[in-house]
Amino acid sequence: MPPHSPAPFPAARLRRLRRTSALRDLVAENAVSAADLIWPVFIREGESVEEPIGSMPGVNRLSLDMLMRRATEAHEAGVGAICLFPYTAAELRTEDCAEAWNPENLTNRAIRMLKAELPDMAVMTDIALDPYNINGHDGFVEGEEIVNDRTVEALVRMALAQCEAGADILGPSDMMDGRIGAIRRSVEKAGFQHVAILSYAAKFASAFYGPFRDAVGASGRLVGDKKTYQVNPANRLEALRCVARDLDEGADMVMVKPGLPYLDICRAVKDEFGVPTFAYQVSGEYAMLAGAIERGWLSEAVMLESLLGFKRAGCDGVLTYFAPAAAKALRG
Ligand SMILES: NCC(=O)CCC(=O)O
Repeated sequence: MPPHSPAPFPAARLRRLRRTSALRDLVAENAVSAADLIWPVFIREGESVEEPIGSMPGVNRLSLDMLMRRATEAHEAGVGAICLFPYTAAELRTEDCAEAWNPENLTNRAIRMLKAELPDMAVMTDIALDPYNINGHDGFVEGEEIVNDRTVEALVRMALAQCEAGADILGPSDMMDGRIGAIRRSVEKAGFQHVAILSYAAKFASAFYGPFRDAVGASGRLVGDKKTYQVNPANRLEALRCVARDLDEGADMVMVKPGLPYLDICRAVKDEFGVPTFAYQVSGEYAMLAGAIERGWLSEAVMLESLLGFKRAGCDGVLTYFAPAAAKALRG
């Protein structure tokens, strides 16, 4: 709907409704709430460990006991969902990526602990082979190629192990073709009809993922780049085709990733499909804002302002490393 054009001055004075905070709140078109946020968390082995990540000020790799403590605090502050990313030990990164579907891997143990102790918090997982792959790719590598169909079979095994552990939301982030359909069929057949899929549908081949690769220990390992499977940042229509395809194959929700440089895609997805739409405010976006806040170059207000931008662009929710801090700021 186009905005109504205002009457000529002085009949219309747009500042009237900006005069007090009560008036401004009354006519606010969008709002961020803690319940809109999914908190991505890096987990690692050990006890009582909170290991800082240099390129992400304020973000730590957490051992599972610390994960429980921090997740409980975040949940108490109103964050409704958490998404797990493992830092896998070097000896468990192999060419066959078998650790990815080990029922006892770090992620699956974390899911069980979270669901036992914080049953009301939704637990989301990541489905891709990169944390377990010797070469940092999301799929199996044969010669120069990241092979599709054999990778999809492995992703299905990974998804089933996560369902067994109690995951609420599966997050296929690999960008292989046909993975949503394959995962949906297998998960249904195995009796996990209730498990939702939040597809990383429009995932762009972005340089904004740099700090994440430090966080999961993949930076030095990645051989080449991910341009043969992630979307070219130049392409809007291709991103919409990816979303349409994933919805047809059984995704319940879709994601645009990265977030801030791709708000046009968020808006297009919401307008075109009207489905639950999420954006991932990725590690590089976080690093820019958190780094500038840390140095005093920007005020902390940019955190909520950036999240509000996603809501204005049509997103229902946001994956953000700011989730616990934002939830606390929203409480005032
Ligand atoms: N599959 C998860 C990611 O690639 C995360 C990106 C980021 O935060 O940079």
